[in-house]
Amino acid sequence: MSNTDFVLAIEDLTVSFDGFKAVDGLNLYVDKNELRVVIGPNGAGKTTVLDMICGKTKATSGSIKFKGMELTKMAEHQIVRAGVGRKFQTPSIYENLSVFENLEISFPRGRTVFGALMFKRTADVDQRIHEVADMIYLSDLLDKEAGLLSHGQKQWLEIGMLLIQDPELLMLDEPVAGMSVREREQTADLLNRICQDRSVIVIEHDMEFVKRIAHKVTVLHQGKILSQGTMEQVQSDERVIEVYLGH
Ligand SMILES: Nc1ncnc2c1ncn2[C@@H]1O[C@H](COP(=O)(O)OP(=O)(O)OP(=O)(O)O)[C@@H](O)[C@H]1O
Repeated sequence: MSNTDFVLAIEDLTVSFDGFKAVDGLNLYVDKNELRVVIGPNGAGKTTVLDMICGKTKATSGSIKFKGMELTKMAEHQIVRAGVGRKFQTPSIYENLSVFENLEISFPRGRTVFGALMFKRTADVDQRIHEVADMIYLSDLLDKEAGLLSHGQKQWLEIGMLLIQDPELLMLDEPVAGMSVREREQTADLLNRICQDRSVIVIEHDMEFVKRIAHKVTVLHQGKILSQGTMEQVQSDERVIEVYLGH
């Protein structure tokens, strides 16, 4: 199989910070419609890998191919336009705008000059906003000011703001941190639906949640892959228990 058969093919990826290799010769391949979870102890390099995929951190060496495009040579905004969406841990929603307006402003056409509030609302934009709001459990709250949503609902709204851009690869850093048990279950259902038509990479520490969503789990340790496979496989891997799960 050539590496263009994967949505994402990372090969021999390394980044050094003052000589310290936070990611060290990483190879990682993600399939179409795959939901991959990356786990590992603090400082393993998980966030740094996502930072390199979205262009926030430049690789020292190696390759990141997304649908055959070399991302290491592209700027952050070009990577977004190519179809890679990234959600950070803290929600970056517009608190003073309604749920509807937050989704509208994220629609690709309005992305440039803050123009989403000005451009004529077309039926297809409207329909897409309603579809996404339905997916993220906010269809009854479209008129609510985003700042008044619960913590979990804010996280879902931010996922919705990414979905409205229709990325082929969506990356989420600890999406259920601070959520209630019920919100975690709903987020698992949401991610299982999201990956039906795109690939998803999730960094997560909550193993109950990982079990519910992961197609495959990659365990990072000191910038390298320690283990990889199904949740059952990595859970029973002695090395993983020693450095991570046993703690
Ligand atoms: N810009 C940077 N400059 C220097 N060191 C950095 C930089 N970014 C990350 N590091 C270091 O690289 C290592 C990996 O960090 P990273 O945040 O990727 O780990 P992580 O696996 O996401 O951990 P956590 O679970 O705590 O979020 C850490 O030792 C961190 O201090």
